[in-house]
Amino acid sequence: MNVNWLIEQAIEARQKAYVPYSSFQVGAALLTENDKLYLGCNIENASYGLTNCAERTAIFKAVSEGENRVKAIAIVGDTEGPISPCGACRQVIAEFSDDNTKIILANLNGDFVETTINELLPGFFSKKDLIK
Ligand SMILES: O=c1ccn([C@H]2C[C@H](O)[C@@H](CO)O2)c(=O)[nH]1
Ligand SMILES: [Zn+2]
Repeated sequence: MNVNWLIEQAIEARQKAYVPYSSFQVGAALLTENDKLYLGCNIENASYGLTNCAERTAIFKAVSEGENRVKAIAIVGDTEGPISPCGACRQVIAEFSDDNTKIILANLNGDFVETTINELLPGFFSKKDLIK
């Protein structure tokens, strides 16, 4: 898996962002365990709270096609440092990730970090917490 290639895919996906309210475009590119690629952008709404972030768009596209294990996901925005995903997205990423999932946070200046879900959301709620 080539990190720079996945970031490039996320930058392409970002062009599709629907952002009439914030004008802040975000793109995501996700590679599944079967090496299928899914792209996502943020999609805003006049009812602001209904906005769907780019990374959740990509994940929901993959899951809706039967691909629910993430090998790697790159997220890109025009931020000073690498973008920082919101709490809701961290929890959604957690659902479909494992310790080996590469989470790549990037910006348009070539800065990026590779991290894990445990770093992004320590102690996240998961399936195992539902077992009685
Ligand atoms: O990781 C992030 C951070 C923000 N946004 C979107 C949500 C909203 O449309 C805009 C401003 O918060 O950026 C994402 O899509 N992903
Ligand atoms: Zn989010």
